Amino acid sequence: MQVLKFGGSSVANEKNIKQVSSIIRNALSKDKTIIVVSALGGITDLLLQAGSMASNADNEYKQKLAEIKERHLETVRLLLPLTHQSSILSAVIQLNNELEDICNGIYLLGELSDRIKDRVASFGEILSSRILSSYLEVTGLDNTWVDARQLIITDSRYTRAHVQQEITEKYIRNYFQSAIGHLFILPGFIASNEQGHTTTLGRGGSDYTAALVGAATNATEVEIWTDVPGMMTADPRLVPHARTIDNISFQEAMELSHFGAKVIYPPTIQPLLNKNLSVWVKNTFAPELHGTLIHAHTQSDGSIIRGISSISKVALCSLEGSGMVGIPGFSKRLFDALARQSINVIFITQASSEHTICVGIDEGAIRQAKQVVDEEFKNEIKEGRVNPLDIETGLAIVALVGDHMKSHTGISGKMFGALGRNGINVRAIAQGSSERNISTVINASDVRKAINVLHEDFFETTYKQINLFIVGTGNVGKRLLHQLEQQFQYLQKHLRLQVRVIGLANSRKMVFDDKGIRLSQWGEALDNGLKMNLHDFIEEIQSKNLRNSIFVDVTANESVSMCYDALFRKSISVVACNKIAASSSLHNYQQLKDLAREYNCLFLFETNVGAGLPVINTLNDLVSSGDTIQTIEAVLSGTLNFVFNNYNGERSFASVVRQAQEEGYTEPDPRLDLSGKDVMRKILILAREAGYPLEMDAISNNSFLPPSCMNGSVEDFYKEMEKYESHFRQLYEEAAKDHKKLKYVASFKDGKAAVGLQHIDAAHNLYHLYGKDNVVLFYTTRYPEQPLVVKGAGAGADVTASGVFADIVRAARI
Ligand SMILES: NC(=O)C1=CN([C@@H]2O[C@H](COP(=O)(O)OP(=O)(O)OC[C@H]3O[C@@H](n4cnc5c(N)ncnc54)[C@H](OP(=O)(O)O)[C@@H]3O)[C@@H](O)[C@H]2O)C=CC1
Ligand SMILES: N[C@@H](CC=O)C(=O)O
Repeated sequence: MQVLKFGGSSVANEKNIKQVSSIIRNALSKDKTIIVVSALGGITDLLLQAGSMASNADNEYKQKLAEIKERHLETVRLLLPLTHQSSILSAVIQLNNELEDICNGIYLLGELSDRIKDRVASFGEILSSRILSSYLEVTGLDNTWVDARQLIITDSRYTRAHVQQEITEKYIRNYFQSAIGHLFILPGFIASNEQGHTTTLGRGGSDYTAALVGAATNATEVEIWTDVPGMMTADPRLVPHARTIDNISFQEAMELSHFGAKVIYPPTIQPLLNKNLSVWVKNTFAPELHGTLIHAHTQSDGSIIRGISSISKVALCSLEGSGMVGIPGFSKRLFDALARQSINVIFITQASSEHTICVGIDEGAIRQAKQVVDEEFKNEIKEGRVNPLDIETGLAIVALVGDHMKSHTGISGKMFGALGRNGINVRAIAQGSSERNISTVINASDVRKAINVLHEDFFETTYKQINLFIVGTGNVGKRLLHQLEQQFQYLQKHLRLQVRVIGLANSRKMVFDDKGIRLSQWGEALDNGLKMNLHDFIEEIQSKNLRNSIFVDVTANESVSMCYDALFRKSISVVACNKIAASSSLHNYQQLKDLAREYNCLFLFETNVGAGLPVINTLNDLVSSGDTIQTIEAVLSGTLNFVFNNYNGERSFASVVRQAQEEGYTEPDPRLDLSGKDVMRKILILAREAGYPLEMDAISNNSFLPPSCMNGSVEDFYKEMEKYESHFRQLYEEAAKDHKKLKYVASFKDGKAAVGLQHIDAAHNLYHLYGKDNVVLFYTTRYPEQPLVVKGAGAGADVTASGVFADIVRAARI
């Protein structure tokens, strides 16, 4: 014997019923079969609405009844050939007439008791099962329609009746032992009490019917056919990559069902568990898929966590006070008070200090909870020994579920680490001693992010999704976007990172795309975007609240750099080639670093010094391994090195500078390079990273640029430099006559930094430095005489973009 149950969506219309019939035909070829069927999708709600309208003297109930009748008549007309419709049509009409009589009675009395509610609701399953039975009959599958009310006996708790197990089991067993035939059709959900009145088993009760029948007949197979592929690792509406769970234990299934994954009605499990029977959850619309097998014993498939689930609209109620410590009975009184109002407690936690008891309840019950608890403890509240009940709303519970958690250390650490890295504040925690479930209460607005982050950490062997927000599409930004596009597959395949650009902006426009901006067409997307507003851009990043978000600053703009702190406070890492923040006041620099640390994210700015060269990382490695930076000697300006390597008086100094700008080495405002300001920023950043609390105004700058060149616009600057050609030529010739080169050198020694133009002879470490290269010599406790040297291209859009790229990957892998 096998039992197959079909849910409301599986029999919602004629097309679906045909699909169901083909599954039944296939099952029948294997064994005797009992089919349990729910009402046509949506009908139970319509029935209850009609009943409630009638009781409120709302004439619209007739409309609802007409709708119910028409749905069933239409289904019959579409399913069956005209020649075979008459008997089932008259049965449907008769049942609808009966329903109408009951509703008319409700209307007249103006009253709808739970008993009558059950009677009204029962029509859904009766109608659907009768239609299915007729259709199967007509298509050659002889079957017997069985009234479940004759077999399933309950108490009289209408709308959620409790099954009398022994007698029910006996009735079912006896009936099917003696029944002739191979195929039986039963309405799910409905039962009767000892007086023969119709009762129902609660919403989702058709699963329960199937379990009762399966257990009583010792069925070889119980199958729940539904509209999802099985139990999923997470709600697929929240986690697009959620996957079907192949195997799950009853206990795990119960935990997941309780916490939101309503694929199977929790009471279903008990009868099956008692008989050690398994149940399949299968998809009616894709029967070839494996589905989920729920069985009595845990079977390890290597995964420790079986699923992640959530409950929304949770309120946290805290009862707190010194008067509670060490006094027995407080929790009992709290729970009794809530129970008196039938308030379901879904979460409990109490710290060992016994100072607070915290319970999670449905948000809809907060008013009653407040009233009843404050009343219960009114004396203690009056005496100041207990505070009035504190209630917080806007919360949700997210839970990890898995039988195997108990034999593994580090699961909660991993869970809280993942939540913390993404700025998700955990308000309360509960873990039962069975260690099958770790539940956290978090803000409702963080649920999507939390479930995705946890899913990624615990299930996705495929990849981690990284969400980038990039500001700046100039020289460096363009190259970065190109590199990201080029490396997309590589990152996914080799680093398991799916890096998407969700937000992009320049000074004029901004655009967002939650699915990721198509990088081959980012220019077009940006052109069609909104007018750029930095405040809105940052707010949008925050409100999107996406996991693994990284902000990338590829501008040279101060306002952009001033947004970092707001992003850190949301645990969003910042990658910047913009040097303004790291070279701003020491206070701001330190505060940003502290914030990033506090909020578990990263502030990365490797490209601030030496573009794509590993200068800051090398320095950090030295420092963190216990070395001390004693002296730094460096050429840190790609632009100035390029200019002095290429200027020999044959063409004007200004034209060489212009070439540096055209080749993408200069700052957007090249005066920052020529004045030495850019080099000052860089040596300042190195000194700070080495642990010295330096300020910009403590750095001496021996600038060679005539002060008037700094006035006006960038074009004025070029014109002004032409006027000083003889000055630049003289600088060159003075060095050249002694066979020396001009190098703009930055140094840091004894806690002091200086930058300026120097004559460098051939024996000097800095002499052989060509093109736009940079070099940094670190003299440290471990490298006292022969410095640790980092050397290579120190400017250029491509190398800088690759340095930014490397920082993005670093931030993505935390
Ligand atoms: N070039 C190099 O070798 C290196 C550069 N860097 C740093 O890289 C950064 C970028 O340099 P580069 O690409 O050459 O500069 P660009 O001037 O070419 O590009 C700057 C980008 O920033 C945008 N922008 C400016 N202000 C704002 C704002 N308020 N809001 C939004 N976007 C803004 C600009 O927008 P729009 O397009 O609308 O003008 C532009 O897209 C600089 O900080 C530089 O110091 C670091 C190391 C090496
Ligand atoms: N303008 C800078 C670029 C890198 O920071 C330079 O010339 O070095």
